[in-house]
This record gives sequence, C-alpha cells and structure tokens, in this order.
Amino acid sequence: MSAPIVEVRNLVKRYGDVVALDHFDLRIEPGEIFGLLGPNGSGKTTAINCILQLLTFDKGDICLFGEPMTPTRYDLKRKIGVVPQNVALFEELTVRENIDFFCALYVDDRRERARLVDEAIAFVGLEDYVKFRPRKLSGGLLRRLNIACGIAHRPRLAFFDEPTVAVDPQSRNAILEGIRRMNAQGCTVVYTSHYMEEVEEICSRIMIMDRGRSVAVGTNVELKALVGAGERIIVEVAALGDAVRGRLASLPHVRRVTYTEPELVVQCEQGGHNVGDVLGVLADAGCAVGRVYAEPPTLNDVFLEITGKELRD
Ligand SMILES: Nc1ncnc2c1ncn2[C@@H]1O[C@H](COP(=O)(O)OP(=O)(O)OP(=O)(O)O)[C@@H](O)[C@H]1O
Repeated sequence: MSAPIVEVRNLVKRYGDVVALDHFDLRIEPGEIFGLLGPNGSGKTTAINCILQLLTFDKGDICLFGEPMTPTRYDLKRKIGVVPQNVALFEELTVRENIDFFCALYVDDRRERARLVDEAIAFVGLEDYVKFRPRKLSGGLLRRLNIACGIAHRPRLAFFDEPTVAVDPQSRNAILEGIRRMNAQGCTVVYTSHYMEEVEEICSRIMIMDRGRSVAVGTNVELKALVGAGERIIVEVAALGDAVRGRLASLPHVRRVTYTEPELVVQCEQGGHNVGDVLGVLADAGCAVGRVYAEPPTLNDVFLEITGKELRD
C-alpha cells in the first residue's frame, strides 16, 4: 500500500485559551477528493494552515507525500497548490499577470510557464478576461482567478478552502467541475466547506469536524449508515390529533414526529416500509392527506445525531 499523501497525528493548536485543534488526526490517500465539513469555527482553516506550515502549532506530527513537513520543505511545497478562503490577488496586475506571478514562484522557465498559465486560464474559463484587472471582475470570476493562481503550477495535492462562498451558480458549477477534472488528472484534493450538499456531491470521503476534532469520517454512505439515519417523510394533513401522532411515533423505525399544521414530519431510521406504514396509520385514522414526499438523509442529520447541533446554526 502506498503512503498516505497527508498524515496528521495528534495536532494541537491553541490561540490563547481557545483550543482550535484538539488532538486532531487526519489521513488522506492519493487520488481522493477529501472533504473537511464543519460549522464556522470548527477548525478547518486552522487545520489546513498548520498542515501547510503557515501557522505554528503546539503539538503534533505532519507528513506530506510520506515525508515530514517543515516550513522549509520547499521541495514538498512545490507539489502543493493552495486556494485560500480569502481572495489574494494583486490589483495592479491583469488576470494573466496575476496567474503568471504565482506560477513563477514554482516554475522558472518562461516558455513552460506561458504554457501552464494558458492551461490555467482555460481550466477556469477566464479566456475572455485575461487583460482585465481584478476590480473589473465579479465575485465568481475573482474566485476562479484565485483558483487559477493556486493551481497553475500543476500541483499533485491541492487545498481548496471554501472556494464557492458567495459565488453565482454558474461559477460554482465551473469551480466544482474544475476540481473534478484536476482530480481525474491525478491531483489529490482537500476541500473544506460548511455546505454539506457540495461535499456530498464531489468528495470521495468526508471528515465531519466540530470544535477542533474529527467527529466522524467515511464516505457519504458510510457516514449516514453510521448513525442509522433514514429518510424524512413529509405529509400535508389537516388537524392531526395527538392520538394519531402517538401511533405514528410508536411505529418501528420512527425516531421523531413533529407537526406544525398542515405539515407532518416523520424522521425515520434506515430500513422498513416507512412511507407505507405512515400513510397506513393516517388512512386508518380517516385523515385527508395532501402532498406526500420523502427526503433522503443528509449529512446534517449525521452531524445532529453525533453532536446534538445543526450543522448550520
Ligand atoms: N487568529 C486567530 N486568533 C484567535 N482565534 C482564532 C484565530 N483564528 C481562528 N481562531 C479560532 O479558532 C477556532 C477555529 O477557527 P477556524 O477559522 O480554523 O475554523 P473554520 O472551521 O475554518 O471556520 P470558518 O469556516 O469560519 O473559517 C475558532 O474558535 C476561531 O475563533
């Protein structure tokens, strides 16, 4: 088995009294799109900055590409791309010049660099904007430029820290598609977000973080199986009495029943014929039922189950 591309053991980072990372462990294999999912302040950015040695930390070991990472391991840093949360660009340089500047930190050869910069521009779809300065770009285009600057040198490992915050849907899709393509071309990706839908959509494995710790790690399917969360059944029904609600709550596989007229929500565990059972109880009670639909479990259900809190407060 090949060495993990990222291995973090027992990482502790404090800011004064705040414990931002609390004995944090992480292992990412080559070829993954690995998601770090957690609410604001759970420690995602701190974890990335420690891994990259941009921050000092109190304790812990970090290996990248199977080798110990230190602030002066420029040979390892060359193989890494970073797309930070805050857009960091030079206002006086054009789109093309910005990308060239960042690429030049790693690639000396001008001709090689010109080719890589062209590829990066095409990769994020900024061909029509190469002569623009950043202030002329929309938020979504700025994010795309930020990405091009981070990945033009063709890293083998790339960190994307919340790259889709405040972008339009078109740029969001372009960003996610670009990440998938990079990954298909052999780049391992670490992707942080507090948007569970995005993480579910593109990540091969996901770590759920809370208060500087990993609370669960696995594929999307594994995480949902871990807590046994099943679908949520939503039924429009008028004037539902307590007795019927009690019968619904005592059905096998039913965890929680809530009713705010006219919406009945039945949270189930995995398995069983839940929709049929719920509708059976309502039919027996003579309830007139309107719209019925079921939503599959989400990573928010997993987070709620483990931490007792919503992922998005
Ligand atoms: N420079 C700093 N000084 C003091 N405390 C900090 C600093 N940076 C982060 N923290 C604290 O460390 C904890 C982790 O923050 P971090 O930014 O890593 O979380 P995050 O999951 O990346 O959140 P976000 O999505 O908001 O960036 C939080 O409690 C935060 O307030």
